[in-house]
Amino acid sequence: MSQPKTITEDSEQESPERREPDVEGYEELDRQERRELQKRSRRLLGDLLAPHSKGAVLALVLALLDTAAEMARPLLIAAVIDSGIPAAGGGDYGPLAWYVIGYAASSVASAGLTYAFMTLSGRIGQDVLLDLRHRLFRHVQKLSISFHESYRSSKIISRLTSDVEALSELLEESIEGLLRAFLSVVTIAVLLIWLDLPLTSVILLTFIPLLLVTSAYRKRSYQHFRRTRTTIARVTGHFVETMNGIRAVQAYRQEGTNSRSMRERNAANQDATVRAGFALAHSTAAINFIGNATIALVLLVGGWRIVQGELAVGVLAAYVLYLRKFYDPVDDLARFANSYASASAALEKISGVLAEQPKVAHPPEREPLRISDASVEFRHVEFRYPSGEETVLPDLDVRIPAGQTVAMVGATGSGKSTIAKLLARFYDPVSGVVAINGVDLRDIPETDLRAAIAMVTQESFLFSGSVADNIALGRPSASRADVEAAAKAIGAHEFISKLPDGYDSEVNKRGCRLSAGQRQLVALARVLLADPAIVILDEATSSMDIATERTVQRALRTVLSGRTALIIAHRLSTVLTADRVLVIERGRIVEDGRPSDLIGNGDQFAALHEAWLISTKG
Ligand SMILES: Nc1ncnc2c1ncn2[C@@H]1O[C@H](COP(=O)(O)OP(=O)(O)OP(=O)(O)O)[C@@H](O)[C@H]1O
Repeated sequence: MSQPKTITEDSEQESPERREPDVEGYEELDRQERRELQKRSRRLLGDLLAPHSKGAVLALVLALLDTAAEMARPLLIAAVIDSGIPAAGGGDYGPLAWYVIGYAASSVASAGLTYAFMTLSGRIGQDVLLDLRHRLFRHVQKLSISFHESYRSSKIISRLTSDVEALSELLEESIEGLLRAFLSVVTIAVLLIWLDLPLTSVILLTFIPLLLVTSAYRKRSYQHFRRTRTTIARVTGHFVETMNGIRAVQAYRQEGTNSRSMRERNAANQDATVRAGFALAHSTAAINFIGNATIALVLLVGGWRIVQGELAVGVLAAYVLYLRKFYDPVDDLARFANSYASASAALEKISGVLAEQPKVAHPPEREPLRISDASVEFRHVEFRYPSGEETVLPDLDVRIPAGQTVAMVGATGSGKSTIAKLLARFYDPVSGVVAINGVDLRDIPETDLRAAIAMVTQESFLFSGSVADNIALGRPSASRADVEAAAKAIGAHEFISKLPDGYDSEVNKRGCRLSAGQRQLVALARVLLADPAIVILDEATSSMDIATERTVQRALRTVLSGRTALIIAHRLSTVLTADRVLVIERGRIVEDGRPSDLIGNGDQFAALHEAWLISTKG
């Protein structure tokens, strides 16, 4: 039996899944593709860090000084044991005092340098993240509708939240750890050789198991951490989609199915995280064990050499102290590998989104072109969606004179919304031309095109903010008087005045939820204020009471008067007031004429009209 599909808003609307730009199926990529992906991520990281190169150099210098101060201390301890104490025994307290002062000075320097390094590197990390968040948001907003139709919003949320978070861990903690660990390991290795070469050769033997453990761990952790990223993105994705489609979820009683599916995703994430934790536990335990066993070996060999008179006690003490310091950074390096695995998987995804280019290229801005009295033309337009195989519009050829209101009707999937999307230039045709006043849309700068066309969608989208803000969106420079005048002209003033805070009422606040009809009125007032030459209207299908329906119809007439309008019509009253009706069937215009003429000729529209009449009477 097939698994029931979980209902979410996105899964209802989702278009066929295309190959991801961020490639979640990393394992399926060949080497060349992986290399390309890594190169792209590194380029992005380099790009993000470039403006901070001076700060990074300063941070490096601070870390170097801090390491030097820290490394001096075991040497000072050796000096205290081997020369300070014996000298003090002989009555000369000078050397002991100087060594102790040196130790205290190095501790003070370490405190200051650690503070300076951490604040500076933290600042750089935060600046980089801020820049990345801005870039991502700006970029995603500009991408074509075709991108948004195939890349679910929940995925974008994952990019902006958990992926940026993974990078933040790398920048804030791990790079700092890596730098210190690297400097410590190198300095200690040199110091160990300098202190006592024979003892160091004993230690070199223990490097073999150490290298084996860390390299095995790195390989395993890379896979586990990559999986934690993918699985957490699925958890976020499912959560966002469920919340977006919560009405459908509840209406179809999908809570149980969705919860099960959420549990599975959470379990997959838990599994990946636990496995990553196991791998870390293995390697930490192994590194600690190797470290302690090495110290035991050093004590044995060192003790024997002290007895032989070949080594001083203080040197052995310093040696053991360095050795302890040596294994901590090795462990830090292994931890860095974790963050790096997470962050590079995240970077690959983020850089994938940033590498996406808007599919519709706009010509450069010139002198503002005020488009009024716009005629619209589709000249032999052929269109197929980038993600689809079927030709949706085979050869659309129609001209709409300026000021005409055209209603499109037709079965679901016949291509009405697609025609509207082409006029708004969400997509470009495969062949043929869409033109306004004879000018190809591809030659009209974006600002002019957006100023010329207003689109009212079925759901009449309202943004967070006051009712006045939502109307003023049509013309941000509009005064409160302009906003009220537009609302009055539309017939929305009455209901807005009755809201708790009038025009200042927050649209998304509890107790101020607007009905579908009221939302449409606000959206229409916004269009009136924007004063575009062309209106594209996807008429709402939701039912309204007769009074509201009348007000909306009146508002529509006000908005459409003197403008060119293309309406995806769902209401008989709208169709009947249109100047012209286009009946669309499989992307072709099969009837075209005045509503009254089409009713008379007994074809499809006449039948549709008849059905409408019956349904309204019933
Ligand atoms: N983003 C998309 N990607 C791929 N194919 C799409 C996409 N949007 C629509 N289609 C396909 O294009 C065809 C026309 O769809 P369109 O939405 O234009 O029809 P419509 O007449 O507006 O339908 P409705 O009245 O149901 O809104 C359908 O076969 C649909 O499956």
